[in-house]
Amino acid sequence: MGNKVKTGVLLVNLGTPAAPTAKAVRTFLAQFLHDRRVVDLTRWLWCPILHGVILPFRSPKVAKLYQSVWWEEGSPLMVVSRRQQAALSAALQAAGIDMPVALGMSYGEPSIDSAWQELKAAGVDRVIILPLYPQYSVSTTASVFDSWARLMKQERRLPAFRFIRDYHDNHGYIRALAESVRASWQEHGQTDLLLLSYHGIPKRFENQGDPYGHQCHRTSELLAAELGLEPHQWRTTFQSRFGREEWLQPYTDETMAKLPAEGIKNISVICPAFSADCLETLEEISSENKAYFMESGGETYHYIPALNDNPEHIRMMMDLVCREIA
Ligand SMILES: C=CC1=C(C)c2cc3[nH]c(cc4nc(cc5[nH]c(cc1n2)c(C)c5CCC(=O)O)C(CCC(=O)O)=C4C)c(C)c3C=C
Ligand SMILES: [Fe+2]
Ligand SMILES: [Fe+2]
Repeated sequence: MGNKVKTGVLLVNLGTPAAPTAKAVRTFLAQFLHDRRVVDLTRWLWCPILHGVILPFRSPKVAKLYQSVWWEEGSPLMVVSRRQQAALSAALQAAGIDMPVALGMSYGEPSIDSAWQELKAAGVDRVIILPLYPQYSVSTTASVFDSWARLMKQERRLPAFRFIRDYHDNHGYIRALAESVRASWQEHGQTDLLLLSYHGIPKRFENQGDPYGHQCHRTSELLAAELGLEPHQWRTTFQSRFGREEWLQPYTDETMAKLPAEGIKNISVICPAFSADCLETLEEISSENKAYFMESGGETYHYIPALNDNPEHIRMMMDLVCREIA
């Protein structure tokens, strides 16, 4: 028997504050918003705005929003990510595959560094990096790659590695989304419209070559086809604008306020770019945007949860990982 290379999985997501307090949110935002992949303005211009305005004023405001969605066990994004890690690890084990699974976050704890140290301590010499962003964006996926490359600069012996860039059109992903939609319709009845709301990015990023928007539209088309929807039964929008420049359009909040006047009063909303529920789904979509819709004359509004640790989602992760070692 030859020496068998030990493979490990590095699951990555964005990260979240350690506590729903202004101080912890400030620490998180400071790290996040200093990333040049996220905000690419020249530092002469950006640092005074960030330190003088955004961190002091946004942190206490956003901390209140985090308080409104915080769970007993912690920040939803962290709790769900830990569950995903445990479920993927158990699924691999049940299939007789010896592959440790570590969790690293781009910002805050556990860091990507700590996740790599865990894998290294387990004897891993080949890493499959799975950023849990179905659609590639420079602001998310490329930033994960930067962190990995920075880490590898400190290593003399590099592990072999595979980087899963995106899975926006993966059939297991589309099927898992379709299952969630069907489950919601079964519980509440089918609505006039399925709104697919994705986290936005600045339009400028797309002009500079970021394929994110195109991948979002592709995911929507595939999901609509899987569900057999007619064009008037679904729509794609973009949420979570930040700053003053134009972001990908149409905007979710503006669409919500307009739909009832078009005669669309019953909607289901799904957020396919979020692999785990978080502030942007539980507060912005389930609460803030629901209010825009209802105040404008909407009647029923159902948020369809993220794929989180659904067995279908975990199976999809397992397929993505196993494809890399086949
Ligand atoms: C500053 C610009 C931002 C870009 C570009 C951006 C892209 C982007 N983000 C996600 C996923 C998530 N974002 C989340 C929170 C969040 N995002 C921004 C800003 C940008 N995001 C901020 C400032 C925040 C923090 C909250 C706030 O201050 O409003 C989260 C939730 C984290 C949580 O703790 O729950 C996720 C997830 C994607 C997928 C994306 C581009 C494709
Ligand atoms: Fe700074
Ligand atoms: Fe974001």
